[in-house]
Amino acid sequence: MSNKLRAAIIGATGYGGVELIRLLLAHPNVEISQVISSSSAGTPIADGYPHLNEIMVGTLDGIDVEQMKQKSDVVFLATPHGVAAALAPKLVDAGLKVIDISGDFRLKSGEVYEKWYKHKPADPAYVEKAVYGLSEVFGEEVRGAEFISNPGCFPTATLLGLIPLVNKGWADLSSIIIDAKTGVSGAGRGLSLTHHYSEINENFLAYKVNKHQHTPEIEQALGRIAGEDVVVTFTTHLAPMTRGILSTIYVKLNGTHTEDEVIEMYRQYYEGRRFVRIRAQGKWPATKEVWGSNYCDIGFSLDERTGRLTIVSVIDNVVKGAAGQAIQNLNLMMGWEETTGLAIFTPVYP
Ligand SMILES: NC(=O)C1=CN([C@@H]2O[C@H](COP(=O)(O)OP(=O)(O)OC[C@H]3O[C@@H](n4cnc5c(N)ncnc54)[C@H](OP(=O)(O)O)[C@@H]3O)[C@@H](O)[C@H]2O)C=CC1
Ligand SMILES: CC(=O)N[C@@H](CCC(=O)OP(=O)(O)O)C(=O)O
Repeated sequence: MSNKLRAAIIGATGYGGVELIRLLLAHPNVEISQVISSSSAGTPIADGYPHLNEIMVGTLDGIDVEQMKQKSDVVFLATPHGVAAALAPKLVDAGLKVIDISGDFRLKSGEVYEKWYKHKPADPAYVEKAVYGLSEVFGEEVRGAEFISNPGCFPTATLLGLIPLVNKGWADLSSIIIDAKTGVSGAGRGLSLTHHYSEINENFLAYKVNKHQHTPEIEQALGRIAGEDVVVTFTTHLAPMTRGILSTIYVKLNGTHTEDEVIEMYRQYYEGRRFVRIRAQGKWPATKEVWGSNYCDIGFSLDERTGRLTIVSVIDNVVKGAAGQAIQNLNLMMGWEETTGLAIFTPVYP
């Protein structure tokens, strides 16, 4: 019998789920024990994803907590908002390790969750239990945790780009503007008019302006670091590409600091954290430079005329923004090296 950790994926037929399959197939300590679907139980996963033919010969199971308890040790939830709120507590109570990549357990206030997500919030006792898995920042809490709430894709890129500055007290907290762009896969595999080829090809648009559900998540994490309430202006844009997030952050500095000092401070903050790469002066990261990998690359420019720092942070939304970060969290939960099974994914170029 294999002594690998047995992983189940609920929502395996979606983009987050199928990316978990791709990455977990390369993980030396994990075997995929179940791929689970609420709508296609009994059919092979490769029916919907022919690229998995002869690579992943799995048949989809239905959602059955007792069965998961028998067949799996850890469950990834890659389901639409609202599903994990009801399901994750049952999995936690069954003694399973749980990693939720939806937004259901990220916000500590049920009222704030309901306002931004328009869903009924999860039981507060379980929201309290869920550890926010931004591991480069809150890694000590992630180590050994049993229940992880994986950060959102935009918050991952944005927070990794901002937190060292806020932590150091160098950011004027009243001045933060975040201008973020995403590829279409961020919206999942479901069909919609906005994501229809002829609507998004040769197009570029802002959406959910001042209404994006990731706004309170960014504010909550920055508030924890700053020790005071922080509000931000956050605008999301849809770009005609499949994968990638590029978050451009504008912030005024407190005090006088040079660009070199900023870069050195970020390098120290992320020292030893393999997946965050700080660019040298004048070197801007692009989404293609992290495509298919778990890296977050960050570049800077300080405008001495305005006293404003521009930070550009890029990730692959499906990897570092979802499945890759979830596996990084699993590694820390299990006491493994955080790069296990992930470092082999060099960005795909061109
Ligand atoms: N795509 C991305 O870049 C990112 C996504 N996320 C989050 O991850 C989650 C999944 O996103 P994504 O994979 O893109 O979405 P998809 O729409 O591609 O997939 C979601 C899957 O959930 C399953 N599902 C739908 N309804 C239910 C239900 N009632 N109960 C159980 N399962 C259900 C569906 O599979 P089936 O019908 O087979 O059950 C579907 O394939 C979302 O919460 C999303 O916000 C987070 C970060 C980044
Ligand atoms: C293109 C697109 O629509 N992207 C989604 C990204 C949200 C997402 O992926 O979900 P989480 O909230 O779980 O991170 C959006 O902007 O709502």
